[in-house]
Amino acid sequence: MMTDLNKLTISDARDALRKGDVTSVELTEACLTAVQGAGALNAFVHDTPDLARAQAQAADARIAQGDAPAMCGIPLGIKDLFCTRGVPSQAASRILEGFTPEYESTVTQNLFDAGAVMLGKLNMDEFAMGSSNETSCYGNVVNPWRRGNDEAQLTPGGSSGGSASAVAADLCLAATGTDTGGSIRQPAAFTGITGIKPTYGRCSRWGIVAFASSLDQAGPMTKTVRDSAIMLGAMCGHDPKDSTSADIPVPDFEAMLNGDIKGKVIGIPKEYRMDGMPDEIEKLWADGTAMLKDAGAEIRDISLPHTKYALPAYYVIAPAEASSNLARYDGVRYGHRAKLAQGDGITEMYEKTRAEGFGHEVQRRVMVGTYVLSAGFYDAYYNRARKVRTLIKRDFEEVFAAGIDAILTPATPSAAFGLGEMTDADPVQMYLNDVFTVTVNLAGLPGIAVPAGIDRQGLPLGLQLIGRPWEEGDLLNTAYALEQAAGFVAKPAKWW
Ligand SMILES: NC(=O)C[C@H](N)C(=O)O
Repeated sequence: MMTDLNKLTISDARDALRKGDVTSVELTEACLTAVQGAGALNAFVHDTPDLARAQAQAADARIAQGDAPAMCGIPLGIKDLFCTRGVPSQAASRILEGFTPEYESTVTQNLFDAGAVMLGKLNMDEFAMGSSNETSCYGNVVNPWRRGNDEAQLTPGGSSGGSASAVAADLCLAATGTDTGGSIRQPAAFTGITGIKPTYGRCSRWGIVAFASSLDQAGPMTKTVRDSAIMLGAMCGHDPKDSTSADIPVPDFEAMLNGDIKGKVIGIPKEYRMDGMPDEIEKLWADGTAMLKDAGAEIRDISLPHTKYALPAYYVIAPAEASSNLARYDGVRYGHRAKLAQGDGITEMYEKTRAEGFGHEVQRRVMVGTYVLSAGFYDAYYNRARKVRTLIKRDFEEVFAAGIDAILTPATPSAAFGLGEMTDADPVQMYLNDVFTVTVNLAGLPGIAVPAGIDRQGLPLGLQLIGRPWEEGDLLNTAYALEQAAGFVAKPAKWW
């Protein structure tokens, strides 16, 4: 009899399901028990055990008939940003209190069509705005990792902090995430798991609560690179309901994993060597470079000259788009509406509802976004940021045209930090977490975070690989080679 079923990877669970060594109902029960026991992580905000059991039974019936796609019977957590039919979907915001969608996001529908099982909805930063999962209306998520024997709790990163924590603590086999400026890759790096943001347009955004529409992308958060390949294949594909979804064939990503990267050219961008970069991050990057070289890749120093403008450009463009997308939350159409005083009119209703419904970080972004889009400042900020975005995209196009196959960088400037450590500081300190990840969103490229080392205090550290557009298969294979070489096997202490 197999034990610790919640600890399985997708690929091992799939093989065991197909062989009849385990059932989806058994896998699902093991995960539900883990979810129940690890409430202190605050990773799940809405459990769906009845739905999970029904989906698991249906998956077992499908497998018995020999119709078993790779995701069939696999228990997942779903980030609260995905609209799920009949299941509360609040984007971790008070303003969406009581919102239960009548429809299913395309990504979750694709997963369910492939037989996946949903255990529940996962915590996140409010509207995906944050890098520590501390802006959620449900409260912060706890990272299952600790610094040595230190009792202090750490953040799992954000915005997909619930997804990262749940996968790292083995509450589910994998989870969905979304990434606007690093929200899959940064929490993956902070929790020792793998997360890929695919090329913009690879996954449909339909039914995912919009933050910054020109940057948002969904992707898998998994225990291994192989699992990311399997799950991404099931999530993506053309969707006529999203005009930015690409009509490009989806290859069998898993079949492309052979670990052979001989002759591949890996670029090391000098602009990512930031002032004051911790020596442990420097070392991780150098070690990762050596691993790829030993695996047969050619290493080349490259320049991406506009990198230093990426973070400011992102923190103009993302709030601008957010201020427009979030205008729909007015107290009339969705969720929360403030109690009104005698004599209040519609303006007071909007103002009070939005003041109560949005948390501070969301309010800050709406204000910044409204400002940079206002008539007098549009050219100085928004238009200039858009031009910078084009230059950043061109930097990448030039290095890829010069023969670079993938780019290696650290995923984050540090290991996971303590809860509360950055929330009291200047918000820019928090934004600096995204310094290595936002370029990828601005350029619409695929990027993957792979756990590759441990710092002195025993915390996981991740490396990022950036690939050519639509070549996720190649990127995953390079990540696979890095994963094999790094041999990261550490796990956090048991949480349930
Ligand atoms: N959504 C993301 O990708 C997270 C990013 N840190 C932000 O706050 O915008």
